[in-house]
Amino acid sequence: MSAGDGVTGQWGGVDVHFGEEGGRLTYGSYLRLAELLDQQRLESEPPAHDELLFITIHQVYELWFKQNLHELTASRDAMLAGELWLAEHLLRRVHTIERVLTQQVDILETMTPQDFGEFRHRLSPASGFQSVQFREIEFLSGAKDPSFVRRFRGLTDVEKDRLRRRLEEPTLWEAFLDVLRKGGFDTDSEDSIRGALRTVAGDRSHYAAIWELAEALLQHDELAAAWRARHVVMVERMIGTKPGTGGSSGANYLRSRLDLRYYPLLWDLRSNL
Ligand code: HEM
Ligand SMILES: N[C@@H](CC(=O)c1ccccc1NC=O)C(=O)O
Repeated sequence: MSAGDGVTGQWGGVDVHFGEEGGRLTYGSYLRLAELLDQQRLESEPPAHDELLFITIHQVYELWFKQNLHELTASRDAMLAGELWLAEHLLRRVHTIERVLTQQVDILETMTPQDFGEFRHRLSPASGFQSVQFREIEFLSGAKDPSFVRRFRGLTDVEKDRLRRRLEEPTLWEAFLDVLRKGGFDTDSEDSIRGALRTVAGDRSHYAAIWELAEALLQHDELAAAWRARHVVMVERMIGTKPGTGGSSGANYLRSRLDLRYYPLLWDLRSNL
């Protein structure tokens, strides 16, 4: 076989030549692996062994954040278009990715505090606090907080624009209220929304699509809370009560974020069922 030949074999008695379609696209060129695999640049000198793991984990997070923003945006738009089955289908994919994101913490915890200490001092003032996509997910999900845009240091204009756009566009919760209105419910006040949710929960056979969508939103909220809880315990294991590289009090600040819920009315509903 000469260089450039595809793999030759038999498939159901037919000769096949994998990798020759058009002769241009390869695994590596399609996935842009040369570029992707060249993005891990260590700050430590001499290189700390565990810094590659630290960078890789964060880059994988950001790739999944990008995917989740893609799915959550489409789910929001499906709700606004009245396609409830699609909105729910996409949210279920988001749940699966969110479970992986929480499990990934296990990999990072194979790094000891001593080994983290070899390069941690080089990271300041950078921190996960500056993850634009993480904040975009929070805003899109329903927890819009313009103060984060002000508190961000070192945002590029493109990043600022992305966050401002997320602050302006409808959230998943607003899209869900639109679903309720199209289902004939009044959503003008918090009390009327509570009433609508109780009616839906009390007659699931009639409001099956809306109920399942509400459950999928609650699951998204619960999985986000599970990540925050997992992250703060890992932080205590890694740096104890030290302040964070981002300038916060560290684990104390993160504990103050544990009660955040995207959909408090869906949680309140539980007390009244
Ligand atoms: C050794 C592992 C880690 C440690 C010790 C750590 C520590 C911290 C600390 C102390 C903060 C508070 C901000 C500050 O630095 O002052 C923070 C925030 C944050 N970290 Fe981490 N982190 C770790 C890994 C990760 C990973 C893998 C991610 C995934 C992207 C992540 C995402 C975030 C996010 C999004 C915030 C902001 C949370 C919020 O404002 O609610 N961190 N982290
Ligand atoms: N904030 C962490 C450092 C850290 O974990 C970090 C540093 C730079 C980029 C992302 C990070 N991940 C999460 O905060 C610390 O205080 O140790």
